[in-house]
Amino acid sequence: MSEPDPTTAAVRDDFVFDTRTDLRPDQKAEVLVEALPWLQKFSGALVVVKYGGNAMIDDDLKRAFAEDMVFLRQVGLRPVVVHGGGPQINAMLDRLDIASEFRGGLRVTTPEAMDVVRMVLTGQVSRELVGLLNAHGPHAVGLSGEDGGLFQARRRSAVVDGQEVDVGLVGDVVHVNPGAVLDLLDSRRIPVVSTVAPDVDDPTQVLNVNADTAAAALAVALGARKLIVLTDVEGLYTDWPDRSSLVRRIRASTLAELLPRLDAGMRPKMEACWRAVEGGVPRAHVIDGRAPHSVLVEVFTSDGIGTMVLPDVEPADAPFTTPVPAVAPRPAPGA
Ligand SMILES: Nc1ncnc2c1ncn2[C@@H]1O[C@H](COP(=O)(O)OP(=O)(O)O)[C@@H](O)[C@H]1O
Ligand SMILES: CC(=O)N[C@@H](CCC(=O)OP(=O)(O)O)C(=O)O
Repeated sequence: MSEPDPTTAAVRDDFVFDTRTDLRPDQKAEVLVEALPWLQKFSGALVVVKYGGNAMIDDDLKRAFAEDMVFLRQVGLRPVVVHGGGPQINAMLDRLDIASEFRGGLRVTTPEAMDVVRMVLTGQVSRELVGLLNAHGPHAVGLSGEDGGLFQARRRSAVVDGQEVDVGLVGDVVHVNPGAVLDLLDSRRIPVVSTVAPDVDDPTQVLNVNADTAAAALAVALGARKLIVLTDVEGLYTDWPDRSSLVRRIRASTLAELLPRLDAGMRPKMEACWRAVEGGVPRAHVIDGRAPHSVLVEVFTSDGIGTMVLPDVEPADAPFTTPVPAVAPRPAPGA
């Protein structure tokens, strides 16, 4: 045995104590045991994860995200990743000196900008993500809405101050053919989806689709058990930026009432969660991608993390009722 690193380990007799975390062995065991009912409940579950925001810029968070996806797959879930890339598209448009603006949360997409969107999403962001996942084994395969006829989109406008505004080559997914994704899942791959899609009215044209809304459409079409949307904030605040208004759980009808009052950044995410739940996805979550391994915390702990959207009425045969925790819930800090 090599000499222990004095900064990370303390030696007593023949034991090596890991001092890198402040968890005692019994606390580590508690974390693992807490995961047991959730591992059982979600065995085989298809989970769509929308990856974007800050978690996609920081290298450590990127690696942690890749570990989470491989972890999910390894313990028998079927993760499908849908990625964004707004900041990366902005950077490339800047480099190429192409002007770009957002109207009502959507990028005004000229034909010139569309070429850049497609190139960055499919040729840069997807490649990097597939590479990070495949550092753990040959798991991930990238595809876009153009591959295998996955998505068809229709041009849409934005609404700004109650007025319809033309945003160019921007679409909403109107049809999903999930065969290509299901084939990959059947061969135990992790599909990584970029959200450019052919125009249903002119299939030679591709459209730029907001990744949150595309993830919701895909989650519905796949009959996913969960949609998880990563972002750069703790969750939904009903009264942004009042930090005391963070919502842990919200029913679909309550969210529908709130949607028109939300700011442009949060609205597509919450609308995506609402659409997913209305479309039969039992749970949709907005979670903080700045917290390392937030997906694992969401899926495998009793308290979860972020904001959870639930249907107004649970189906009678709901496979997602809360399992009896294997350990008693931990008391709140300070309780
Ligand atoms: N009601 C709200 N709850 C939470 N965040 C909000 C709210 N309204 C506006 N925001 C802002 O929206 C941002 C998330 O949107 P955006 O930056 O588009 O995310 P992403 O880059 O993850 O796609 C948050 O960082 C926050 O600043
Ligand atoms: C129409 C529209 O706005 N499309 C987005 C697509 C990428 C995306 O949604 O990325 P994030 O999830 O990182 O925001 C864009 O061009 O930025």
